[in-house]
Amino acid sequence: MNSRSNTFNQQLQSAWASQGSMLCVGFDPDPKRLPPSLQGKPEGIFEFCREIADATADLVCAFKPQFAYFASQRAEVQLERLIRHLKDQYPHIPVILDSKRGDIGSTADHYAQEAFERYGADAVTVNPYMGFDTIEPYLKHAGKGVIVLCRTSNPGGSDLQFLNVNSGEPLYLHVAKLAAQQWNSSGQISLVVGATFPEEIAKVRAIVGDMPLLIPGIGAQGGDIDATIKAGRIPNAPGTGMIINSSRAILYASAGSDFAQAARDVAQSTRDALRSAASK
Ligand SMILES: O=c1ccn([C@@H]2O[C@H](COP(=O)(O)O)[C@@H](O)[C@H]2O)c(=O)[nH]1
Repeated sequence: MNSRSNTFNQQLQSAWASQGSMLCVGFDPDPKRLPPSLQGKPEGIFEFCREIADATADLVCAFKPQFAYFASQRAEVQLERLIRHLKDQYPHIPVILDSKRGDIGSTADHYAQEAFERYGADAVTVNPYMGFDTIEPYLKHAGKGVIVLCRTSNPGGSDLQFLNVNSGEPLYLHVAKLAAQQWNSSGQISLVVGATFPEEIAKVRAIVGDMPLLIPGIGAQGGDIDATIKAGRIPNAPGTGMIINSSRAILYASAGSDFAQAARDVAQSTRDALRSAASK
């Protein structure tokens, strides 16, 4: 990282302002759902994601490829190519690699190299379950974003994240405090909080101040946009503070040859709904 203006947080601040959007388009390319013209093609996954990226780039504050969808298809080289395309064509839009890594420090060193050096991502999602020494290797990559799972969007997240620790405080709030205080001396940390749990978004926001929140769960998972924005907003800074992801609802808006235009239409209406909620 050469200058502070290139940090993930700076990129995000610029993208919120210049794009006027808190929408993040997620790339979860399921081979069974690609349009017929791309199914079975050697670079079909890359072509699908590239067309959607090109159709939506003016509508987003971030892109988020989900690692498993590429790795399961032996398509890591297509992921590298996609991120290179995003960085070349849209250098002002940060790229979050969603790989939810978590392992002992010596291994985490390699996961960090994978995300930031091999793939060239600006930020990566990580699992805090194994503690701070497993997060530190990512923080050694100055300026890169480290996005820690806090209150995930899935129903089963409550199995552990709602367990009471520290005199009745739920685990996810304990994670929010660690992330905002002890762990964040370099300012690189953000949190994942699901749109499916707006009450919890509000509790996390109250703890973490203006820390960016990655919020998946609108669209296919049914999270409510108005409730999400109300819960996650930063007072006096509307239109900032949240990276609100939608993947399947945008990617698979049409199963036909018009998939990129259909993706754009859904991305635009989602961006507009986020904007309108933020202006209330
Ligand atoms: O708590 C979490 C953390 C990550 N995700 C990821 O976000 C997208 C959501 O996809 P949709 O199609 O918009 O539901 C996906 O890549 C998940 O792995 C999440 O959903 N919840």
